[in-house]
Amino acid sequence: MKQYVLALDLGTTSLRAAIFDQKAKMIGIAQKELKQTSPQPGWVEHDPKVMIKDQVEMIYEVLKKTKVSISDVSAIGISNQRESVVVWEKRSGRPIYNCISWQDTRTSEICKDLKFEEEGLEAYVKETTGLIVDPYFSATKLQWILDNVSGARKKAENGELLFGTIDTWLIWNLTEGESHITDFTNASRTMLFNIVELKWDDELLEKFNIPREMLPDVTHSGYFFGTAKLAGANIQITGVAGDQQASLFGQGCIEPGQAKNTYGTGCFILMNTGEKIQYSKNGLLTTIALGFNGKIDYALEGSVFIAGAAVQWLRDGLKLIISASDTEAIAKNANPESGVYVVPAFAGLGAPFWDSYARGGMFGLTRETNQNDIIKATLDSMAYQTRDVLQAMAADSGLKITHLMVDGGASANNYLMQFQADIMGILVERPANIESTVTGAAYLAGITAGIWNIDSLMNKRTIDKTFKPKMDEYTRNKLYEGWHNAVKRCMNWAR
Ligand SMILES: Nc1ncnc2c1ncn2[C@@H]1O[C@H](COP(=O)(O)OP(=O)(O)O)[C@@H](O)[C@H]1O
Ligand SMILES: O=P(O)(O)OC[C@H](O)CO
Repeated sequence: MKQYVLALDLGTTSLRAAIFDQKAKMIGIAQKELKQTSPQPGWVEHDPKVMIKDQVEMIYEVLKKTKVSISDVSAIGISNQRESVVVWEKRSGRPIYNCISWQDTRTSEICKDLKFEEEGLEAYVKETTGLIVDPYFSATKLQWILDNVSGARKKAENGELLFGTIDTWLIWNLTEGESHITDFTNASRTMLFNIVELKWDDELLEKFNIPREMLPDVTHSGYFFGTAKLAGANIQITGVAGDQQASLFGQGCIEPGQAKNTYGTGCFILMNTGEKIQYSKNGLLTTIALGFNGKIDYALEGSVFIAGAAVQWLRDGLKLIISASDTEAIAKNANPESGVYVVPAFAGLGAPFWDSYARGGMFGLTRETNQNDIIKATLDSMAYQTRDVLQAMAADSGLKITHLMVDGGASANNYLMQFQADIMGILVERPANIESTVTGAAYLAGITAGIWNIDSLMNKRTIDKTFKPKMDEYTRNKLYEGWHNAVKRCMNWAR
């Protein structure tokens, strides 16, 4: 019997299924865009049933593409967009509300009031969860559903409802309701999980008024999560991690000080800090990097909410481009001295500013400004936001970051990667396989299922291209100063 591993990534913009062969080589991938809706400004939702239907469709598509039979798949690994919330009925499996996305800011006021009214809450949240009080995380989204969907709270208290982040929702569906479970990395993004004691935090459950009965079990990222039932086959799910932690692992960042940036819908920069919990003084999050092989590794994280999503806005909103990849040639040919800045604070600003009332803006426009300048400035904004986070990371960790590993859809953009190296003054390394998220999920599942061992996998990483900084220091600093002037003007806009 052949031993293939199926890895799933239920992301924000798109979902994927990939097959890895016995040598841990990805032999095929199927991908589909995931629809989002915005019923009101600042609200972002997905249809949870469509998420499952499309994910399963991609599983069958990749099996067909690679001509792998489902009975030859030995293990499944799952990675997923984090923080997003689904609540469903235990008996029927019917979601009682749409999936509220991590990008959704409807609970900004709840967070603002909590910070104001509950003295010591922010410090307590930081100490126990490593997070800051922000609508980004699951807690207030779950609270909102319980308070706004008719009859929800009562049903939850009666044990009739289940809560899950997207991994949990997917596992529950794949196992036909047998497993209600999550892993440490996903739990660490809910603002309800104590990352020191590794358990749901009773005090926070009380503060956010969340019934304990609706929460999933929590375990290591390499574990037996349940048996998926697909086309008559029973396949064990043996690896689960939030997408950013999966890509940290897939990039081989298993030693303290190693950092990666994933340029997807947002940018997520994570640095492994080993078994030591390091709290940030500079607006970063402390999170669980991985629970694996019996130990917990922690990470510092800078979450940037809008990155590749701004390129989608150029395509779908402004209709300036036909495809995301068009931006590379356009930016290369645009005027490097246009002085135009785009701050894509469409969903507020994440790390290191944490301002859910910030909104986007364009600055430095003149009569000469053309659409190419706007396209270039949109790409540049991803690099500036990454520098903001890396600077905070260096200050927090005391480590000098000399190079950054990159992955995710927008890391394919050579203009962006060169500008990234230039604006930070460090090396940017892009691996040959930029599908680090599914790779990380596959590695977790394959190692746990006993198909591969960690040492041989970590040696497999090959670099496609290293981008070296070419910009002089004066230009770098001048451009970066302009970025900060622009950011300042966007902050607190929607309050
Ligand atoms: N060549 C490119 N240049 C710039 N942005 C790109 C490019 N290719 C894809 N993107 C952007 O990257 C994002 C898709 O990356 P992906 O890693 O699939 O995201 P996610 O995991 O968040 O669904 C989209 O927002 C898209 O606009
Ligand atoms: O779907 P992605 O890849 O943009 O990742 C979303 C993050 O997990 C949100 O924290």
